[in-house]
Amino acid sequence: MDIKSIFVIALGLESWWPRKTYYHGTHAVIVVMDCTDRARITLIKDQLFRLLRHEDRQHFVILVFANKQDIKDAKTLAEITDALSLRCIKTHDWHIQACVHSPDTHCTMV
Ligand SMILES: Nc1nc2c(ncn2[C@@H]2O[C@H](COP(=O)(O)OP(=O)(O)OP(=O)(O)O)[C@@H](O)[C@H]2O)c(=O)[nH]1
Repeated sequence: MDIKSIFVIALGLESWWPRKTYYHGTHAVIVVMDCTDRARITLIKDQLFRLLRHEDRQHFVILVFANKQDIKDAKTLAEITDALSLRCIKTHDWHIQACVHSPDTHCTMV
């Protein structure tokens, strides 16, 4: 796949969504989850499903980075998969990847 455009979900970004030029032609959506932040999971799920419902965004793939997996009370991959209802997504390919960010390595897959 020739990926030309990636859309990253971050809290607060929804104010940009009405601007069609911002996401037009998006090929991949990356969701970066803070797995220790239980309060925001529902909000992120809502944002993701809002994107999925949008008629202009039919052909992107979804990559969820489950970050902060080194922290003891972080939600596991299975818990994040359930909390985001990823298995309900039948119209788009998706993948969830555990990772840890550190200033030295920037991002380590675990
Ligand atoms: N242990 C650990 N710390 C991390 C990881 N990723 C980020 N941090 C640290 O967590 C702190 C907050 O970083 P983030 O959660 O990315 O910051 P943020 O999303 O802008 O902050 P909030 O919006 O307030 O949650 C920083 O000190 C980061 O270095 C990780 O995978 N593991």
